[in-house]
Amino acid sequence: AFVLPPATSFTGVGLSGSARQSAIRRNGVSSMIFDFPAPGERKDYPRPPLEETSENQRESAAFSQAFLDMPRPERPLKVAVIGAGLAGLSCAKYLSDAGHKPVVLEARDVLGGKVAAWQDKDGDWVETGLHIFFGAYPNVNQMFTELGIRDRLQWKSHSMIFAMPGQQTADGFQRFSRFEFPALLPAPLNGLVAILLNNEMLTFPEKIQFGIGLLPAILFGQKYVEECDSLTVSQWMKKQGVPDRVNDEVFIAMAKALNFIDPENLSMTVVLTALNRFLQETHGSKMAFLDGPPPTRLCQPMADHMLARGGELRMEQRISEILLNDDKTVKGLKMQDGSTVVADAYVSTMPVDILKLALPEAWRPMPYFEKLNGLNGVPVINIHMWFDRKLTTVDHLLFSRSPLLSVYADMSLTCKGYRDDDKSMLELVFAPAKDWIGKSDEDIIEATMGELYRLFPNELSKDGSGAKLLKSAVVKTPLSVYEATAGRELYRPVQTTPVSNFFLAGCFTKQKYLASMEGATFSGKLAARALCDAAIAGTVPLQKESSAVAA
Ligand SMILES: Cc1cc2nc3c(=O)[nH]c(=O)nc-3n(C[C@H](O)[C@H](O)[C@H](O)COP(=O)(O)OP(=O)(O)OC[C@H]3O[C@@H](n4cnc5c(N)ncnc54)[C@H](O)[C@@H]3O)c2cc1C
Repeated sequence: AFVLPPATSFTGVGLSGSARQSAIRRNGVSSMIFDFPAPGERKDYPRPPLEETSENQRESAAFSQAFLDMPRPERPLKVAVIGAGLAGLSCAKYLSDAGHKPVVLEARDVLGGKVAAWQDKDGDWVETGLHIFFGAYPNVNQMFTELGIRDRLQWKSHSMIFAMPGQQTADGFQRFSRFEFPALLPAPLNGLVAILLNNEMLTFPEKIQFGIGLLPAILFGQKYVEECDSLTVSQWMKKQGVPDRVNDEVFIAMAKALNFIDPENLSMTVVLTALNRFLQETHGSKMAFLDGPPPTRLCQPMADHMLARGGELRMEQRISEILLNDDKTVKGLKMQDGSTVVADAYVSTMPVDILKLALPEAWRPMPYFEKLNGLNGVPVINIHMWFDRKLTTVDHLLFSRSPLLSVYADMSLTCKGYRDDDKSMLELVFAPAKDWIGKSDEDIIEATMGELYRLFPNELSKDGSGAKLLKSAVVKTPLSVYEATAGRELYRPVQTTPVSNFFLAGCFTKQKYLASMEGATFSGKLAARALCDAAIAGTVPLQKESSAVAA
C-alpha cells in the first residue's frame, strides 16, 4: 500500500450519497491509502498473455513502455489537462509515467465524461452510454493490463447477435440470428466462416456480392479505406453493386452502433476501419463488458495511477476562458469560479463542440483551428429500464435491428456489478436521436416500449399481463461523439497544435480508432507523447516559478 502525499485532491466517485458529496467538498484530504505500487517500484509494464497479442497490441505495449524509458526530465513540466474523460485520464497517466506533473481539471463532480455514471436515489447506477470493449482495442486493453485490472473486463462468447424483431421461435420466444466465430480458426478465416454459416440474414449470392464489393479494400488496404471517406455507406454499397438488402439487414444496425446515425449519412471509412480490424485480428470482434460503472471500475484506477506519481485531480473545475500571451501561446486558464490556473503546458480534451466555443479570438483564423468547424457532435440517448422479472437469458450485446433502437443488453446478466438473478435491467441505445432529443422522457420510454413489444413478444404484453416496468432512466447527450458523416476525416486535428504550449486530445482528434473509448485513450497517449517530445526538444516555453500551477 502506498500513502499519498498530503494535499492531493481526489474525487469522491465510488462513494455514495452524502459520503461522496462531502468527499468532493473536502477536495484536499491529507492522506489516502491506495493498493498501488509506489512510483519507481515497477520498471516494466506487465504484458498481456501471448495468445492475446496482436501486432497492434505489441505496438501499444511498446508505445507505453517508451514513457517509462524516457530520460527523467530535469524540470518536470506542470501540465494542465482539461477534462477527466478517457482521453484526459489517459494523457495524465502517461505524462506521469514520463515524470511530468499533470493537473487534471474536470468540470463535473464525476469522472469519465461520456463514460460517466452515477447512482439514483435507490443506489442503482445510471450510465451515459452502454459501453462495449473490443478485442481490437489495443490501447484500452493495454491500459487495463498496466493498471492490473484486466479481470474487470468480462469477455463474452465470440459472436455477434442480431435480434429478429417480430419473429418468434416455435415456442413463442424472441428469435436471434448469430454470427459465431470459431475459436480454433485464426483471422480472417474465423470471420469468413462466421459470415458463411449464417444463412438467416443474407443469402449466399448476397454474401458473394458483398465479398466482391469488398475486394478493393482487401487489395488496396489502408489507402483505399481512407479514400472511401468521400462516400457514405449507402453510396459505397450502390457503387460496388451490393444488393440493398445487405444494407437493410446488416448495415443499418452496424451504422447505428458505430456512430448513432444511418448508413445514408455514415462515412464508409468508419465501416471499413471496423471490418479491417475484425478481419485482421483473431480476437478483434470479441466483446467485453466492464464489470461495473466505468467511473469507479476504470477511471478511478487511471486517476489513482497518476495521483500516486505526483499528479493532481481537481473536480468541479470548469475552465471558462483560455488566456493568451502576446505571442498567442497560452498564459493561463480562467476558471468559472474566477480563479486562474497557470501551467507550463496545456492539453484540452474537451469535446469538439465545447472546444470550438472556448477558442480564443486570436486562434480562430488559424487553419488548424478553423478546420474544427467541420466537426459536430451527434445526439444520442441512453435508456435504462428495470423490469420485475427476467426478460432474456442472453448474456451478450444484442443488435436490435429496430427503427428507433441501436444496440441493447440485459445488464443484470452481462455485468457482474449490476447482477440480479430475478429481474432484468435493459440498457438500450436510442439512435438516431435527432428527432427525439428534444422530447420528454415519458415520450421516449413509451416509444421504446413499443419497440420492446416486438423484441420480447412472449415476455411483454400490451395488456399488462407480462413483465412490468418498475422504473426507467433516460440520459440524453445532445452533442456526443463527432458525427462521422462522409468527408469528416479531413477535419480531424492532430494532437500537436500550432501553439507551442497547447495540445489536443479527445476521440475526435486524428488517430486510427474512430470516435470510441479506444480512440479517446489512444489520443490521450498520442498527446502525452507529443508533449514529452516537445519537452525534450525544448520547444515548450517554461513558466518562471518552479511551482507553476497556481489556483
Ligand atoms: C451512448 C454512448 C454509447 C457509447 N458506446 C461506446 C461503445 O460501446 N464503445 C466505445 O468504444 N465507445 C462508445 N462510446 C464513445 C465513447 O464513450 C467516447 O468516444 C469516449 O468516452 C470519449 O472520451 P473523451 O475523453 O474523448 O471525451 P469525453 O468523455 O467527452 O471527456 C471530456 C471531458 O471534458 C470535460 N469538460 C468539458 N468541458 C470542460 C470545461 N470547460 N472545463 C473542464 N472540463 C470540461 C467533460 O466534463 C468530460 O469529462 C459511446 C458514447 C456514448 C455517448
